[in-house]
Amino acid sequence: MPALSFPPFPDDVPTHPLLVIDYALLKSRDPQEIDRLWEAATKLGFWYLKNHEVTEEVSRMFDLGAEAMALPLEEKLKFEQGDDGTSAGYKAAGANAVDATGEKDTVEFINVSKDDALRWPSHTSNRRYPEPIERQMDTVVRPFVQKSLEVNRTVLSIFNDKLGLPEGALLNQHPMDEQSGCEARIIKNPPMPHNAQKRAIGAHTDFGSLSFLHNRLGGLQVLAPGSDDWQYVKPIPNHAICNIGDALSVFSGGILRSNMHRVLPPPGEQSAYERWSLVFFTRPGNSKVLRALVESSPIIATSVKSKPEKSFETGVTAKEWFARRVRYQRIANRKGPESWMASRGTEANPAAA
Ligand SMILES: O=C(O)CCC(=O)C(=O)O
Ligand SMILES: [Fe+2]
Repeated sequence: MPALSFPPFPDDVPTHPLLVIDYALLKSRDPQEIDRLWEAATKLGFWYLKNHEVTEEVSRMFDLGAEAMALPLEEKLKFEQGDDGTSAGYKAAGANAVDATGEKDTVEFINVSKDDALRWPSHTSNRRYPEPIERQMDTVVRPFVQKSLEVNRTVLSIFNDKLGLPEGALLNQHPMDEQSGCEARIIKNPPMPHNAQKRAIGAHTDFGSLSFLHNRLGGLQVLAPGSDDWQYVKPIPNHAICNIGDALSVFSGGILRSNMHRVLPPPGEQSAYERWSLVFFTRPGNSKVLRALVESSPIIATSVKSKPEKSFETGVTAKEWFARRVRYQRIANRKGPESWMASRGTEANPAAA
């Protein structure tokens, strides 16, 4: 089980404040809270979410993750995600690059597809998962997935209205009954007491629409707009960290910000501890084409016109976008720095897809 007590997050490292958004107020469509969410989502693209009501499910997922990760490496490798751009499954430490030189990442993670979690045992992908995950799919994974979906879909419907889209337009890009890259991810980084700068996950933007992240220890850093310096995001107990990914940035014509972030070992004395994190990623349906929804919203059309240097016509589906990004960050597929470039997202320019 991830350590229940550990040293506090240090107060002498560069830290970026995030707005704290109250999910209870979002649910009741409080106009002021919606304005604060909008500010967070358009300026930085990251915010804390409190009162999300998923705390118990998160804690059970951390326990399950610890049980699954404790299996021998040989066993976990039977469930490896592979090199073809599939995300579901196990990713060993060192399987992904963290930069263009091909330096290796240090995290291992297990991704569970939402479609498998919701339909298990008559799952959709024929993929198998490590035994503890399969055994607790109904009791632990599915409740976490369902509640996370509810939170992210509430946020999507609020963005829909703020973007001036017809009712249901954004949710229609994320149909519940279409297969998608939506997934839960449990991440473990080993203690790194002597290598505080060793990148656990390289700088990236998230591939999908919304990420719902749970951190116990520090290590997550953001590159705030207009800054050249990475700054930590301080974990706050029972507060999720939410962020916008590439797909939502493209759909919105760049109004919603998909911000660069990365993961280092936790700072200060926390570095002597294993770092565990948990994410639920909401991503569009596989067949949805990633492009700005200009015909449906004058607000989005105006934004696209104001950014002539950017292309919001990627020409690819969510499935293709996602597979490309997963595939080219794998060390096994690396030919040179061009492979890293091929794994990039909206920060590089969506037209590069
Ligand atoms: O572990 C974290 O804090 C962030 C993980 C992350 O950025 C990702 O998995 O995309
Ligand atoms: Fe991320």
